[in-house]
Amino acid sequence: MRVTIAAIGRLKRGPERALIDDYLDRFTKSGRQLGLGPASVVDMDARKGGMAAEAELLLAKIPDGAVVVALDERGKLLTSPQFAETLGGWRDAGRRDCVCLIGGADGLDPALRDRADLVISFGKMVWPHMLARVMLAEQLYRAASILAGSPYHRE
Ligand SMILES: C[S@@+](CC[C@H](N)C(=O)[O-])C[C@H]1O[C@@H](n2cnc3c(N)ncnc32)[C@H](O)[C@@H]1O
Repeated sequence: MRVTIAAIGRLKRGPERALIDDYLDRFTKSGRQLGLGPASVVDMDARKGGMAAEAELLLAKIPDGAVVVALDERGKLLTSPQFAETLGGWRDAGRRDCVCLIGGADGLDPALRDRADLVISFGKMVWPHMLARVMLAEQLYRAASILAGSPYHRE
């Protein structure tokens, strides 16, 4: 199952991007034997029209039949093993694509949250989009490690 992080806001070269690239690379490598990956990021410029205009850009990145995960502080709090199990379940159900949506300064349009198969929260605090991306990339790698039974994740 391919995983795409679709995010509003361009991320220039820097420490956050280096971390994201590293975690997604690790996810892609560990995911190979698990039927997960590759993982990639598509980012796009914020739109003057705000959330609704940005929703159009994000919707265009969702292939037919893809699982949609929205990141939002009002979403569901999952443990890392629960996230891993959820990804594994979609893979086992034969889903070919998973697209994870990260909003811009105004957040994600409510229509996208409604469209999502799962809305995930990284806590009630609001994080800047670049940190939300880093956390998601790390959790994807952690999920692959959990599914592979590797010792990266310890409880
Ligand atoms: C700067 S935040 C959006 C701002 C916020 N919704 C608001 O209205 O002020 C940018 C994006 O990062 C992600 N994000 C930020 N905090 C998050 C959290 N606690 N859990 C999950 N995603 C988060 C969401 O995708 C959000 O749309």
